[in-house]
Amino acid sequence: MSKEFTIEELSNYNTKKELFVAIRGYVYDVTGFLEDHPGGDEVLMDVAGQEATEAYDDAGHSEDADKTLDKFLIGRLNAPAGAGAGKTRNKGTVGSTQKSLQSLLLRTMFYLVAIFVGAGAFSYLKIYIGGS
Ligand code: HEM
Repeated sequence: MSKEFTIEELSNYNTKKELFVAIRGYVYDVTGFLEDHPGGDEVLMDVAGQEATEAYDDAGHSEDADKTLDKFLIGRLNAPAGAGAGKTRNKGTVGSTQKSLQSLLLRTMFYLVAIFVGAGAFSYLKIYIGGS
């Protein structure tokens, strides 16, 4: 994995015989995967020779798909500005930030529920047991 592609070079590989796509700044040769892609060959043809990060992400691929992608890695996209080149391949950081936010939210909800239950039990005891 050493070759650097410009977006122009990449655009030459847009046929079923040679199909390259760029995702998150990396270039993948997915020619051999056309037939095997669970999402069909048409969607791959739609982004053939192009920057396909958005299409790839929008399809909601699994981590397994990311691993499959790794097998086809052939180089880097040398794009001057934007379109996926600056994005990192490491989804992990985003994922773990989201996860820790989620668990914070869950914990907060847990405490709130605990307080409500506690307060409910307290009022119940006060009214029905200690209330005379
Ligand atoms: C270029 C490299 C790509 C690889 C290696 C790849 C790999 C995969 C894999 C392994 C799956 C199975 C489900 C999963 O594990 O997520 C999948 C499903 C799918 N892919 Fe891709 N994909 C690629 C590109 C794309 C693109 C560019 C699109 C569309 C815009 C796309 C659309 C889909 C869709 C719609 C499914 C779901 C199919 C279904 O569940 O019936 N994929 N892909």
